[in-house]
Amino acid sequence: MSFLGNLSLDAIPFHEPILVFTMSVIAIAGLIIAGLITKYKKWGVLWRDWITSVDHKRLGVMYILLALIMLFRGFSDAIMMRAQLALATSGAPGYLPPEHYDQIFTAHGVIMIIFMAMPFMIGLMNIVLPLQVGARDVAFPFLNNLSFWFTASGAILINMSLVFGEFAKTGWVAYPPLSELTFSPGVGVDYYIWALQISGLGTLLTAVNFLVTVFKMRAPGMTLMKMPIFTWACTWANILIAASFPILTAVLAMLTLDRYLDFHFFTNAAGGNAMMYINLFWAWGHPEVYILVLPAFGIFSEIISTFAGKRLFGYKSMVYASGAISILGFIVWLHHFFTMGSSANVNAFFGVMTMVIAVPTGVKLFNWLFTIYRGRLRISVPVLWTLGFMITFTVGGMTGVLLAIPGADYVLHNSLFLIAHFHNTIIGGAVFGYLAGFVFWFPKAMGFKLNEKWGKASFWCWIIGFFVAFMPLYVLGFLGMTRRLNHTNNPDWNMWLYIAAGGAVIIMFGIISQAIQLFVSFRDREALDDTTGDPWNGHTLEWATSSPPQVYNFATIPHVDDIDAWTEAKEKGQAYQTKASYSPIHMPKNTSAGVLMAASLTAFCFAMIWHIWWLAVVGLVGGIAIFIKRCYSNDVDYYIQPDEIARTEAAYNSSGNKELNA
Ligand code: HEA
Ligand code: HEM
Ligand SMILES: [Cu+2]
Repeated sequence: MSFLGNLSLDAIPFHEPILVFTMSVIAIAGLIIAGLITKYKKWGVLWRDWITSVDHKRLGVMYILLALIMLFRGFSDAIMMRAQLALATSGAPGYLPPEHYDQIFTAHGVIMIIFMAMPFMIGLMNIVLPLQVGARDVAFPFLNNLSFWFTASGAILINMSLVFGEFAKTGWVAYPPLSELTFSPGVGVDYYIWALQISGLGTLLTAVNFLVTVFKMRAPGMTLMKMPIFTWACTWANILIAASFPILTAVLAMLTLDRYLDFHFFTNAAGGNAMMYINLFWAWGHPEVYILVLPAFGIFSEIISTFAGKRLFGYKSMVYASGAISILGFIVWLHHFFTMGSSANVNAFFGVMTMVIAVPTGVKLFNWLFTIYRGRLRISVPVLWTLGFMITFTVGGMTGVLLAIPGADYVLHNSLFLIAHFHNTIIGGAVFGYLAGFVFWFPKAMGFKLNEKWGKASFWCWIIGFFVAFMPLYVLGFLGMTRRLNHTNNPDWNMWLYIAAGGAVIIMFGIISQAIQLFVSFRDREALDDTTGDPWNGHTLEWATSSPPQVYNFATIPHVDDIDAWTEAKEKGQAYQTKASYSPIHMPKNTSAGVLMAASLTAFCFAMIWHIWWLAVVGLVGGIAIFIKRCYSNDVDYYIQPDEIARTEAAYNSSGNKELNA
């Protein structure tokens, strides 16, 4: 065993032209960005105001930036797969050899779910939730920063696998025995284990943080049943995270013990059982898909009621429906392995329970329709995403119900029908929701609106591209094509594979439009400036502050008597009032402890992957030491004095919302 464990120059894939190209692009882009930061002397700002920030709004922005970068990475993988399957027909080998292709679909699945969708959702929650409940920050601001860096650590590790070694070839579910050392002797599965483990810890801490925030820090008067609907949706998702992520932590720990210390949790030898893994994985994995989609449902609720100019129809039934989905979501996991030997009765129970979820989901859809009914819906970009979602997600949900019939699932399990089902719900439900929320809350976080024209272009490319790319997969599923194929040899499938590849290209134009939208909006930010803090005539408290809000969010904590607290304040003429005097505001100080601790633990994970034991000890001890030091630090907070608040508020009131005050 050498100084660098198993790591050597051979681990860098110089023989793979595609990877060498990718590495060069990343290196050049990295150098350009570093050069620009140096040229404009922004390193200090970056460190002081962002990397070490404990402000939930800035952390939210960083989460979303991470999600957008990972969307780019995950989509690059996707389009490479679609290109491979369009080229490798009739027995042709295509351009991606199997061992590379297998890493790509695994990385695509993991990146899209864990490092794109989750950070996007958590980013929006960070920006919006504390504002919606009228709080000055989350309950544990330092922990919030730490959670972000744990998530980023996982993303860094998974991207390091591009350069050093390889990624898992097991699919995103990493079932044993394939993921055991015997069948996956390389470092791929180890990257998988440590990237998921550290980011999962970050997610769990976030859920605890936001649950405490919601239960302990709501503005006076805001009872639970007066909480904004997005906050409720996130709260259900956080309950799901708190209940399910520990299962992921445990199952990954067991796989770690199997791989590193020759335990036998999941091998038939010495009394282990692979089904144990499969049960535990889905006991986390199924709730996970509702963790992704429930906050998106909340976003649609906010958007539909805001742009219909009405109160949300059936607020209470929305809250209870989300609760029902959350609870039911915990007793359906077995539908992912109907074909793996359970009795007919067990399958029937899990099948029926799965179908029951269609009921509360249907309640939600009808509530959204009733909210539109007799309202005057303003067709803006967020509304387009919402309408697109309502159509697309219904299709995906229906095919889910079809899969929930065990008999049908025997035919369709692991076929492209399944792949079509879940892209249909994840893209049509979760991703459309986040993109809607992105446009909706962008002005709040950044202070200016996004360009409408490019926003619309992006929406139309995404939705058309989605149907062109994924409807053929339903057909292919019925024609018998299974998932994770590297090449095909059935001429009947060719046409559908070509169409699907075309669809992915249309989605690519959607993503390009989004990049252009960001660019032109930033260029025209003066014209798009949101001076009012309330660009859409919103209902809830996040619109009661400036865009972007001050660090302390609210100079005086509002009192709440209604679900639509901000609508009520506007109607009663209580909005935009400058107070005569303020009390000092207690705020948390920024700290480098989070990023340093995460960096140290990233080194620990990397060392574990490569068996560099001395570095593992240094990384782990370093991480714990930084944490202990932070626990004993008294330099963690400060007060903003009333005169400073008065100055800030007066400046905002005179420049910002002056039209409204007049
Ligand atoms: C956001 C993600 C998301 C969501 C919301 C869902 C929602 C649902 N899913 Fe899906 N699913 C996934 C993501 C998701 N799924 C993923 C990632 C996988 C596979 C992973 C893998 O193997 O790699 C999967 C796999 C999967 C399977 C396993 C299939 C197999 O492996 O062979 C099954 C089987 O029952 C299933 C069922 C359902 C059902 C019934 C719903 C329901 O919640 C849908 C409810 C919604 C509606 C029904 C539409 C709206 C309702 C109405 C308009 C009311 C009227 C309708 C009726 C009365 C029917 N899903
Ligand atoms: C944006 C357009 C997208 C395209 C074109 C696309 C394409 C694909 C393709 C071709 C596969 C492999 C299918 C097979 O096994 O044959 C796949 C798998 C998968 N995708 Fe996507 N995808 C997209 C977006 C997403 C998003 C947004 C998510 C999740 C948030 C996602 C999650 C997954 C998962 C979990 C798998 C399964 C991986 C595995 O088999 O282990 N995809 N996708
Ligand atoms: Cu499921």
